[in-house]
Amino acid sequence: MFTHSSKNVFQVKLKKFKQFLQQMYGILSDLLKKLLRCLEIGLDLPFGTLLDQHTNINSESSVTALRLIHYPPILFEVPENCIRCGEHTDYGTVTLLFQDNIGGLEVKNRNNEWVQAHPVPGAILVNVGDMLQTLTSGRLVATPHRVLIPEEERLKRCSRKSVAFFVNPNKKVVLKPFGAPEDDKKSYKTSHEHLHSRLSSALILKP
Ligand SMILES: O=C(O)CCC(=O)C(=O)O
Ligand SMILES: [Fe+2]
Repeated sequence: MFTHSSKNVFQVKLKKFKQFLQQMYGILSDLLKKLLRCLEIGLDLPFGTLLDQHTNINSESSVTALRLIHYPPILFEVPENCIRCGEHTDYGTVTLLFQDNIGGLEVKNRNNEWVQAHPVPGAILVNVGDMLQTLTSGRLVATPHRVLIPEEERLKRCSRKSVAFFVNPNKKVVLKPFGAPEDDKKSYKTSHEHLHSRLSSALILKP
């Protein structure tokens, strides 16, 4: 996983790879700014509402991450109902996802039906995450998704690769829905608290 603070991951031998990922991270953060601006327009939010919550994207304190995901080939019989990645929603604002041509990704629509998200060459799939759902009071719904094992034997024996750019607001952003009254006394989680609690329950972090 590549983040702005992932100094320890890259040793000298991987210098070119690191440079490539840094460049990709930079291009994606520029694209993200445009996407956030489009969301502001679509949601009729004042200029900068979302952009201002993501100002740390290129700093050491950012918790946005570019993750390179590898699903190994399936070379043996697997039990029925075995899947590559179980149903979940992503935790942040949005995820920009690149997938190869193996397939298997499914998203759940509002009728609770699974729909195949076929790989489209050159396309980036955008998933809404939990925090954007909270901030927009559910106008944008976090997309449940999962990854299945292909049925076709030939595809099963191939590894699957995807790249996910998990976008999170600055750590200190309070997840108070847009338009909530100024004097609202409710206590809202910060972006950092939400991320920490989701990662802890997914057992990625120790409490
Ligand atoms: O590999 C994929 O296509 C999706 C991965 C995913 O949903 C995730 O890592 O959160
Ligand atoms: Fe996901």
